[in-house]
Amino acid sequence: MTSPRRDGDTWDLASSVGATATLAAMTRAIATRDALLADPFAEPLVRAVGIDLLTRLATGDEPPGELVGRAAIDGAAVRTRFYDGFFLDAGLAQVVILASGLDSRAYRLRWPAGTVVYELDRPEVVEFKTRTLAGLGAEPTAERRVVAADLRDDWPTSLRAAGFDPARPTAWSAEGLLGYLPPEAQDRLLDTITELSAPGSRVATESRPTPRPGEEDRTKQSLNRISELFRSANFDPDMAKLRYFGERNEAAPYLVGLGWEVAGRTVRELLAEYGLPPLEQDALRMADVRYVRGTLGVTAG
Ligand SMILES: C[S@@+](CC[C@H](N)C(=O)[O-])C[C@H]1O[C@@H](n2cnc3c(N)ncnc32)[C@H](O)[C@@H]1O
Repeated sequence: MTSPRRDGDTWDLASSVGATATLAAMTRAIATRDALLADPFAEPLVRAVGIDLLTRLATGDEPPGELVGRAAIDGAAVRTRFYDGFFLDAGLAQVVILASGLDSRAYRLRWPAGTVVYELDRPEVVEFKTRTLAGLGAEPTAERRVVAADLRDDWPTSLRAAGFDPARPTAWSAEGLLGYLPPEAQDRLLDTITELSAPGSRVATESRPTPRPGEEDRTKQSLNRISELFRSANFDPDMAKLRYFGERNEAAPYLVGLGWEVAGRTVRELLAEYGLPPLEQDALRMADVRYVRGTLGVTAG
């Protein structure tokens, strides 16, 4: 099979890269049931997407078993708590959540009064979430502005059109996104975030270590094994085909090169910090992923 990824490809929440947003929300629903998180919107959002297996996993009708290992559930808890903490600590009134997927932060965090949260993702994704959460009677906890755009296109124009002001400091997140962008698009994204950032801006993202020789093949094999398990339960995410592999810059040093002061913690460290056990089976080397926060100083940028 040839790669389903190509320039200009599109998706909804049940297909291609969009399904990874539904998978992420499904793990948050399980982590919420396990009291590791409190994301009350994860389960109803997954249910609304309508992929039977993911709905059953999100509601608990299907036990996570082998399909969703402990690493994925604890990993979701760590990741969500890291980004929640990032935004609350940043305390900035202008927030941009890039590739927001089924993230419900604009509806569940206690944002400071006057905060404007821009949520950017493909039109099919942001429109679905807006419609579904409105149908559930959910109210945003900040002023939420939706930006329906593709990060491979001229998204800054769409962001500005929604009211974004580059002269004000911004808290940016790119969560669970970078591997779904071609390497040069990742660099371009970080360049553009920097260009749009006033001094005092903050950014949070993941920084994967450069793979050791042969590691990408092992990652693909692991993703294929996970996809095979899902496939045998009638859902075919074909995860190895959705990511872009090959050489790419590590996000953290790249941000440093752009003038950001960056601090980070590995998943291994964050698990320990949150009192969660170390990852036992970690074929994807998730424990080595670093969640990083950057601050743009007054003289840089
Ligand atoms: C793994 S999901 C993560 C979603 C969300 N950040 C979370 O952590 O739950 C990847 C998200 O990236 C979005 N995405 C990937 N490539 C994109 C692009 N070129 N433009 C806009 N969104 C993109 C997908 O639509 C999807 O919502």
